[in-house]
Amino acid sequence: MPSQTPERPGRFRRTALQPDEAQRILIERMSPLPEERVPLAEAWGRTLARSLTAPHPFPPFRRSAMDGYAVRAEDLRHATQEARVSLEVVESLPGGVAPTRSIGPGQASRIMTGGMMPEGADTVVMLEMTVSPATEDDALPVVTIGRSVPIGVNVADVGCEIQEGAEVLRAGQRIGAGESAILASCGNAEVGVRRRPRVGILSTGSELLDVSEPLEPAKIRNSNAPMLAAMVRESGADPVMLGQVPDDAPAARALIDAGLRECDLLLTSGGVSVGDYDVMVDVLSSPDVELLFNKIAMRPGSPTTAAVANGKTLVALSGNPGACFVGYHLFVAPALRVMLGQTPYAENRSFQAYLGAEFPKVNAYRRYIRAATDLKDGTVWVTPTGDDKSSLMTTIVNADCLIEIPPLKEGLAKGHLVTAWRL
Ligand SMILES: Nc1nc2c(c(=O)[nH]1)N[C@H]1C(S)=C(S)[C@@H](COP(=O)(O)OP(=O)(O)OC[C@H]3O[C@@H](n4cnc5c(N)ncnc54)[C@H](O)[C@@H]3O)O[C@H]1N2
Ligand code: MOO
Ligand SMILES: [Mg+2]
Repeated sequence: MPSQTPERPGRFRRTALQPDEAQRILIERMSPLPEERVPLAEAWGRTLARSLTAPHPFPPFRRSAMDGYAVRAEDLRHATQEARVSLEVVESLPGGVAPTRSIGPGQASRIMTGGMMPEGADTVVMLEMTVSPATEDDALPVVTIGRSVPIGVNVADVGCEIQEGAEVLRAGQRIGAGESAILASCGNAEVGVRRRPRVGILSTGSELLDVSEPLEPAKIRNSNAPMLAAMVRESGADPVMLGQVPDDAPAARALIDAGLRECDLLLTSGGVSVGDYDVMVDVLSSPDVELLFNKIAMRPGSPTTAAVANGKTLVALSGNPGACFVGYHLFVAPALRVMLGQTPYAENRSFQAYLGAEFPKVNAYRRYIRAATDLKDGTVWVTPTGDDKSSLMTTIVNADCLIEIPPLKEGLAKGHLVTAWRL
């Protein structure tokens, strides 16, 4: 057991920071990890290390948007059902075949969707618009058309989607479906991405059993470690499971030192409050540890602590599952975004919504309530997923946002406009 010195500064005497101030202090310590190259097929979910400038226009050639005939609109200007116009078909242009003939007056080329437009043609008439609906294997030397068409229809010009030199993707963008398509079109068989942060997860608590162990009196299974690992993955980082230590400062310190060597960021849970066996308080009061903060004017997660040791950052989250969850989203998620070369907060991360249920508690602290978002009749509602007690984990399950409730002297009625943070 650690030596019990409850009068030690740091256990009781703490200066509470506002959440945004603590976020700022932590974020200032973070910097983007180096770039590495990965095959495009493995780049999903990774973060682009540099912006992508289009090396060529897209589409790179003028192409047809329909199966039909490439024509000169001028030739069809006076065409009607009564005065049909027949054009000589000079060649057939499936996708992938470059034209060899240019289109002169009275001529057309049969062309398929994605086919390269021949010189001289400015418009594509769909197969269905020709008089005798041609079949795919039709190779008529003549096509007859009974209507005029506006110039340029069904033709995609060079660069109409992407101009050469345009910035198409920004550094820090997470690679999803659209990003993958653009990277491929621009010839990136390999992509420069930020190295995935290795995030150590260490649980403290003599009451903790491993998930595989049967229950014993006074013990519970470690649920914070798997919960943190899930959130770390959601953040685009790799969890490194460091196991659990009993409430013993030297044992915790040894595992923390090993974790700091191996990882880019270390997360611990438990032992940060004022209890006799709150081991992280003892570990972090060591003279070689630089404390960034150890109290935040918020609920849950008020004892959330951050420090720098051995040149690496450590966030000591509360042991209470609800507080651990909120502490992760408020402090760890933005820090990991910075390590991935992203802005600390996603655009549109906070939004205004109507409170879906009365919130009767008066509170001296800023609260972050686990809640679920609903769209009803064109308005956005956020409803607490249950009791916001920090010891609860069941209210994490359906939470997709945190409602921020500033310190208030009175509770809030249902329908009150509140700020919420997307998770
Ligand atoms: N006298 C006071 N007591 C407490 C205060 C206070 O200001 N004065 N703060 C309370 C608040 S608020 C919180 S939050 C908790 C913080 O507790 P710790 O971070 O020190 O965490 P522990 O004491 O280790 O554990 C708290 C609770 O969480 C359970 N736990 C811990 N680790 C895990 C885990 N890995 N998986 C699941 N559950 C875990 C643990 O068994 C305890 O029940 O302190 C209040 N006390
Ligand atoms: O501040 Mo403690 O974090 O939940 O309730
Ligand atoms: Mg405690």
